[in-house]
Amino acid sequence: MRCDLSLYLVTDAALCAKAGLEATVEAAVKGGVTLVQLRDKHASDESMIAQAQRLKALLAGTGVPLIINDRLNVAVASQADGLHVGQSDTAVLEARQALGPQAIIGLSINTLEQLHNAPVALLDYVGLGPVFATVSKQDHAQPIGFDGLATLASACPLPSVAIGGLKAQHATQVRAAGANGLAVISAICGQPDPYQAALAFRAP
Ligand SMILES: Cc1ncc(COP(=O)(O)OP(=O)(O)O)c(N)n1
Ligand SMILES: Cc1nc(C(=O)O)sc1CCOP(=O)(O)O
Ligand SMILES: [Mg+2]
Repeated sequence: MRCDLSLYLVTDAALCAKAGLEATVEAAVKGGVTLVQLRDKHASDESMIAQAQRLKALLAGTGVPLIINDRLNVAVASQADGLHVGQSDTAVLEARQALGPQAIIGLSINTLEQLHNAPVALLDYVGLGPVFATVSKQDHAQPIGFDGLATLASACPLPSVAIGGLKAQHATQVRAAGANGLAVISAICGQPDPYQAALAFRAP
């Protein structure tokens, strides 16, 4: 596997505003986060590129890759390690052609039909969800629950990460459903102690 999906932190600038995005990411990585996605629906491209470059510098030497949400131009300009796209975002083929064979590219999946239509040869992982309803994504799809997660994970030829409303107490059930890891925003971003919040996801 090209990346470790065990504990995937997706950032939220507003939730991290008090402690600071970099301080939150640094603490969370010390606590066990294995992959970081920079997600900001409101920032300009320029400010997101600058933020990505700061995070890249912070993550250098940790072995934790930096993935960019949605914006292929930001991933290219910041020389990030990869891109995560949804069903309505930049096509995976365009992303792969622009970023090259070494880039980590992920795609969101909510249904078996989306999974069957996914260009698996061009992808490194899929995000399966939302498992539960969440306020962190306004327009999220129908929650799939643990049963839906197990159905998708067992049909999935790629490594997968579960997302949506997940907390540390769900880690065992997520792994039992067959996903390789958990992706979270609010369970780490905006928590009083992001280091402890990440530590809580550790497998027993
Ligand atoms: C790991 C992971 N999985 C799913 C998503 C959701 O992507 P998308 O459907 O494009 O929604 P937005 O995040 O762009 O609102 C994700 N970001 N990360
Ligand atoms: C960014 C995102 N994508 C989802 C999907 O189902 O594709 S759910 C989600 C938000 C996850 O945030 P939290 O951990 O706070 O619930
Ligand atoms: Mg998207």
